[in-house]
Amino acid sequence: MGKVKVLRTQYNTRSARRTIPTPESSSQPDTPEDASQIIQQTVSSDSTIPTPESSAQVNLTRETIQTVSNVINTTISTAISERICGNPNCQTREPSAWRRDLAGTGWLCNACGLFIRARGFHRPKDVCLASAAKLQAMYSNSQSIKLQKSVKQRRSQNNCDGPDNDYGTQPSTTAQTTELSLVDEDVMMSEASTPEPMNDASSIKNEKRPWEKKIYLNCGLYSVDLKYKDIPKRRNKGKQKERPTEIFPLPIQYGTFLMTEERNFRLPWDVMIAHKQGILKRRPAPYKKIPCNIFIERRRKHEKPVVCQCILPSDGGTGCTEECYNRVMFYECSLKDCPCKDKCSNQRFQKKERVKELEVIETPNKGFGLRTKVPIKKGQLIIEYRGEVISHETAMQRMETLYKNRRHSYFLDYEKGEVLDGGSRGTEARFINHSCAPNCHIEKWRAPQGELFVGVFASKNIVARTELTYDYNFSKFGGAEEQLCYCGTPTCRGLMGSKRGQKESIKSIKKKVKGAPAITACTPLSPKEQLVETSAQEESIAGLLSDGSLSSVDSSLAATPTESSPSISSSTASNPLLLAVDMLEVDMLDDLMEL
Ligand SMILES: C[S@@+](CC[C@H](N)C(=O)[O-])C[C@H]1O[C@@H](n2cnc3c(N)ncnc32)[C@H](O)[C@@H]1O
Repeated sequence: MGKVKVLRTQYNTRSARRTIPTPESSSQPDTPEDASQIIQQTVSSDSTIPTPESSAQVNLTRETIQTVSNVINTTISTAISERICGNPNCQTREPSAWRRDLAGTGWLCNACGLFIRARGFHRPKDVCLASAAKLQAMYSNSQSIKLQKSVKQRRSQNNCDGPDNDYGTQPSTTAQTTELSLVDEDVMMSEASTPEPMNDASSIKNEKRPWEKKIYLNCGLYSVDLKYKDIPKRRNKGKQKERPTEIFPLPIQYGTFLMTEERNFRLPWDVMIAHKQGILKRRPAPYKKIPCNIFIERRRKHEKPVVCQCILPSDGGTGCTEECYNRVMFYECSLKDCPCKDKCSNQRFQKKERVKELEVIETPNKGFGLRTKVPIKKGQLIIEYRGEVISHETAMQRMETLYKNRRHSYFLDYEKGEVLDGGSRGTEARFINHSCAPNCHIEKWRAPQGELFVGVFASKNIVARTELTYDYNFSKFGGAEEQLCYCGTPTCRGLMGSKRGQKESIKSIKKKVKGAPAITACTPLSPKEQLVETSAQEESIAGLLSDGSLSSVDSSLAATPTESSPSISSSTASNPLLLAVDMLEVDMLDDLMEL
């Protein structure tokens, strides 16, 4: 159908047009046979009126018609037979449309025709191949229909044969152009169904197709799961290929994804068994280890060191022993100025002479605890208790905000009005639990520059793998909540806040605990205090169960006022430096709270 229309265009361009029936005057030939028939009829109709005057003219007309007929027949046969593009680089047989070459005798495909008119030379081979491959790819799936539609639309709007018209394509009438464009479309449709054979198509096969949607990454490069999560699956693609997920380590945001996305999982066998047997190790909440105390609200003291009068031993032994004036005063000798120099034995905190073989363990009722892996001798410095030095007011604030939901308290009395807070920064000493019959005690030694060292010392010889404990001797701030003691020793006082020798009825304990914020600070007893054993204390524990529960407390526990025991006064009086470990008066603290 389309090719016959091409013929009609050829009629219009011939000189013999007037002798050939036009579509207006006669029926339009649909096939080459029809065209021949029309010509024969014309010839025969002319021959029905032979006159002697016009016989020569008739012969001439017949000859002309015969020639025209031959030309038309040739044209028809050429059009029907397979025409090849005159460009040696192209040689296509089924282009979108045919164009005359520059000489007007041969034929070129539409693209080559436009190209040669624009540039004056033949379309190169690689350009021909590329366009052929592109065409084949474009029309090789359903998307081609959309493209064809858009091409049709564009052409009907512009009424032109392509963008190259600016380069001076063959000028034609509107009718011709319309016809050509129609031809063009029809042939394009036929091209869509039977694509042009390609020689080098495979090389362009992997070229990106224009309709393929670009995938934008909404997360890290290697987060495959996340990347493809929101992209809908393609239809009619059969089984989806498995995507690689473990080529690279997963990005950090993958953790968030796992947390938000609930998935079933199985614990490894060994972990499961350990969990069932209750031997699964937990880890304590993180804290920062610090090399010295941190002063939050004031500057560190820088006083002039007090020098002892010891003499450097000539036999090579250690200096500053029991007789050292500084030692007696719980005062460490200066590293620079001590007369015993490097033989001085009164610089344990400064030289960090402590037990290093310690480990954090988990206890049944007390949370984590600390134990030694090696035997420790009596009087040995085990570890320094470090933390942030803060005022009581700040401690109060922290208890209400920072440590509001914490079960454990890490405050330890530092100096009057100040607390050592090991909650977020400190040493392993923060894990040492309370016991009513402890194996350690706290000592406060003054550094040569004036600040305090708070150390845990062995009260007796300690065997390896023993939990380290000291008596907290909690002071309560403003009627603070007291904690039940689970030390499990026969001499347990029931509550961690009960001072040595104190007797409190369970009723009074409950009354105090009610509604009060949990503000407690550990005020350790001096070594001397810890040696004092009162008979009243032994009586008070008689009613307590060995596991520390208070269910069967003896009613003989009489309520006593919370005040410092006489033993403390005596100890502080005997050693002025022990004022540092003196207890905070409850009344004074109550006043403080009101402020
Ligand atoms: C300095 S922390 C000791 C370390 C703590 N167990 C932990 O897990 O981090 C003090 C806290 O331990 C707990 N604790 C210590 N000794 C205890 C005892 N004998 N009975 C019950 N709880 C105890 C209390 O909660 C107390 O506030």
